[in-house]
Amino acid sequence: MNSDQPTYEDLRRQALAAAAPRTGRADTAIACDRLVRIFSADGVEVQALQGLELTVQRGDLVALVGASGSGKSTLLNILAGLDVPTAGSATVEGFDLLGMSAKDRLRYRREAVGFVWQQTARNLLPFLTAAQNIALPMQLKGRRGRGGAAARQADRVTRLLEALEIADLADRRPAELSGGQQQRVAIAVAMANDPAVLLADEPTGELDSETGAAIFEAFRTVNRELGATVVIVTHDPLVAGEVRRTVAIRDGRTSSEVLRRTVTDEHGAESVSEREYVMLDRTGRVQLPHKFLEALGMEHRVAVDLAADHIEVRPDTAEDPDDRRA
Ligand SMILES: Nc1ncnc2c1ncn2[C@@H]1O[C@H](COP(=O)(O)OP(=O)(O)OP(=O)(O)O)[C@@H](O)[C@H]1O
Repeated sequence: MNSDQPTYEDLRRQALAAAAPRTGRADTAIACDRLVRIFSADGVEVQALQGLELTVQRGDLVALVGASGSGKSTLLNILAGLDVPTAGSATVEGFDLLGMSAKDRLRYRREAVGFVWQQTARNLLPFLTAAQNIALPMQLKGRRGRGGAAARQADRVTRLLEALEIADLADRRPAELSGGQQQRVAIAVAMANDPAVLLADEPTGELDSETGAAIFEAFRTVNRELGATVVIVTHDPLVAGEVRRTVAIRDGRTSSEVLRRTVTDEHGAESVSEREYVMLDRTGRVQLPHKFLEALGMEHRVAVDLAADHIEVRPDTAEDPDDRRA
């Protein structure tokens, strides 16, 4: 038998490795593996997520972008513990989102994740002041009490008001705050129980661009100073352009990523370098950017060649690549 041929044992090992969930590393905050969510409405099935893969490291600040209907909110609702995926695996800070008991789900939503919605009114109770809104999640968690606990709670409210630069608004009710101020309070509410992960669905969607930029800065503060891993769904190109990592979702799958790095040249001048990546799944499939395929008129079949340190993908001209190089 040819020694290059895989044995039955090799194939079995490969198949088992491909079927097993990817084990999360200690520094992984969010790990989604082949996540599927199917909705059925009036006998029609919609596959909102079709095998989505996403890994977010602790301390990361990630923007999720994608066309309307691509599955962003579906993903965020699953990560928030409000919805359960149909298949796949999803782990956030050690919580298994598919296998949690009802009790763990409640604890997860109260303590492990914070959530900021687009609709400013949905984030806050109208009859409570900003400070009372921020204290409420701590009271619901059961930290209300005498002595030390009450003092710690008051300290946390003060710390959050200061971190989000809204200390002077502590006694105002939501109706007495601007949209941007309401979102700052909403971020403080979401961070009240010191969650490891903060999720936000279009948090700047109802704000003008200047206020939106300031709110985005507030998310950065939370990420940097309070140590939260932050995931923001956004249509806002301004936001997507400012984060280190932007993940694009297309047809219920993560399709590409843009990583940005600040580089300093020999004169000390800083510039931002951008690089686009596509996702490689464990069977070796990649989704090439649509604009690249269009530019070169590639469809159906492409020619691939292995070079020393990369793979070449060319339009299928059915000619021998050696001839072309000659
Ligand atoms: N509860 C539901 N019942 C049936 N279909 C749903 C449900 N929620 C979402 N969908 C469908 O799933 C797909 C993904 O929707 P989702 O809201 O996640 O997209 P999105 O990327 O957040 O869009 P947008 O940017 O417009 O908010 C869409 O086709 C949507 O119609």
